[in-house]
Amino acid sequence: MDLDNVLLVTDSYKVTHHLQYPPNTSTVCSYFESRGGKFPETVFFGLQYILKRWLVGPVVTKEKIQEAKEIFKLHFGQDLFNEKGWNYILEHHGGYLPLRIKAVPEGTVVPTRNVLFTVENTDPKCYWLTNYFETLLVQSWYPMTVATNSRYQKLIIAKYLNETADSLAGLPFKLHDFGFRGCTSVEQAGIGGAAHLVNFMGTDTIAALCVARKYYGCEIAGFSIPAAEHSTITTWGEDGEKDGFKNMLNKFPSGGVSCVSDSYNIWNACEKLWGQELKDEVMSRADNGALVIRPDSGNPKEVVVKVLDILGDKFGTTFNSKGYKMLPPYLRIMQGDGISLETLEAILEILKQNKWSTDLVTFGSGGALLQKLDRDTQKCAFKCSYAVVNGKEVNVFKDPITDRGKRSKKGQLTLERQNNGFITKEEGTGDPAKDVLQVVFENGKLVKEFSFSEVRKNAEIDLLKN
Ligand SMILES: O=C1OCCC/C1=C\Nc1ccccc1
Repeated sequence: MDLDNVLLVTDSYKVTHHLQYPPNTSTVCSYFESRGGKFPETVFFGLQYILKRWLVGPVVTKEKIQEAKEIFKLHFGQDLFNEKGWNYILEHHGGYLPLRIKAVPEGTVVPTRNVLFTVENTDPKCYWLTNYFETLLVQSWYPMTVATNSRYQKLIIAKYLNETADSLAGLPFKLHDFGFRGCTSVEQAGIGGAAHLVNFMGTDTIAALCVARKYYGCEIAGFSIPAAEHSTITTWGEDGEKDGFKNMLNKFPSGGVSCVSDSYNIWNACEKLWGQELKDEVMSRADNGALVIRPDSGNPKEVVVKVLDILGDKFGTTFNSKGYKMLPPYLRIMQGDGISLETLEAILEILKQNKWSTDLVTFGSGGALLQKLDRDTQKCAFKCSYAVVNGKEVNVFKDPITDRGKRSKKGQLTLERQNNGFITKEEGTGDPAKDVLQVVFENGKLVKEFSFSEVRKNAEIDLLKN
């Protein structure tokens, strides 16, 4: 089975839906929203990847129709596949999908329960096509939710930098992506890693660089520095940890270099190795790029403060313009264990209470950043809101008595700005001239594309406001 046949990228029940709409249905218009959940706002990101990866171009071919026909015959044990419908697309549209997708610009931050994109068929014969791609389009929940969760961590770090650091200049590098290995696939890591890079510039998830390059025209979306892992230290033997550390300083004499230091005893590593035996080599880095000491175990709240206390005692401290302690420019620490939205604030707060500047610490996050999320985190959903049946407009909706929170929006929708927020206008009451939703996809062509720098600009946090 070819996982590149877009006719197969859907749920089985949708294969039979062309038979289920009312006779003479000519238009089906659906929309995507976050019904809300963990975060009051959602960073819209990732639809462009899905469109370019799966829907743009002459994606319907004779071969794909044939393959789908065979598979669905086997899958259902009967002929249910809409062969005529797909052949119609091939013959009348050259294999380009007769759909129109309007979306809010990528990177825009929108309060939940607002329309984020709409999908409608552009050929009345293809009423059944609109919802065929719900399955694929709703997968945009993932990049959106990663970008949102990442953003809320940026807001927290910005607050503490504002309070305890001379400037916010270090903010873009304060949360580093360690999440590649914790993802379920290289594709997911690329998508989620790119979503994190909407807000930050530090990553070890190389797949994210590839997605940003290929789908958002970004030459290099993220950066990293030479760093040790336990094996490159422990292979020197417990008695050789100092030699392993010394080797890191010698092999990477300028620019940042990170050294995981908890293989045996982080306190001894900071006090005796970095703070005494290698002290001169560390100090000789001066302004040439910092040694980043990385603890990787223990309770982060205790470990971060104690590591800073030991290093402060050994290398001295100064006070910055906000009255918080700083280490010399050649020393920083990275806390890449146990970091999530939930733990970050507590760590920053205890740093502050101990009068340490947030400037000194960079955080790494893995599973919590790219994996510990699901579609329910922001309750992302796709529903039909409008149809034309027998030439009559129908404002379509659901409103289950068993869950009023699942009520869907009605009619033709527009997203409009109001004060400094947004409002979704329903039932065609909106003014198309004010619609923030723009046509991004039409009849198989990507008609509006966003560069990664535009996406980042749209998602920028207002450093003064927060
Ligand atoms: O220590 C570091 O300093 C900054 C550069 C990255 C880095 C560590 N990377 C990493 C990646 C995946 C899992 C664990 C760590």
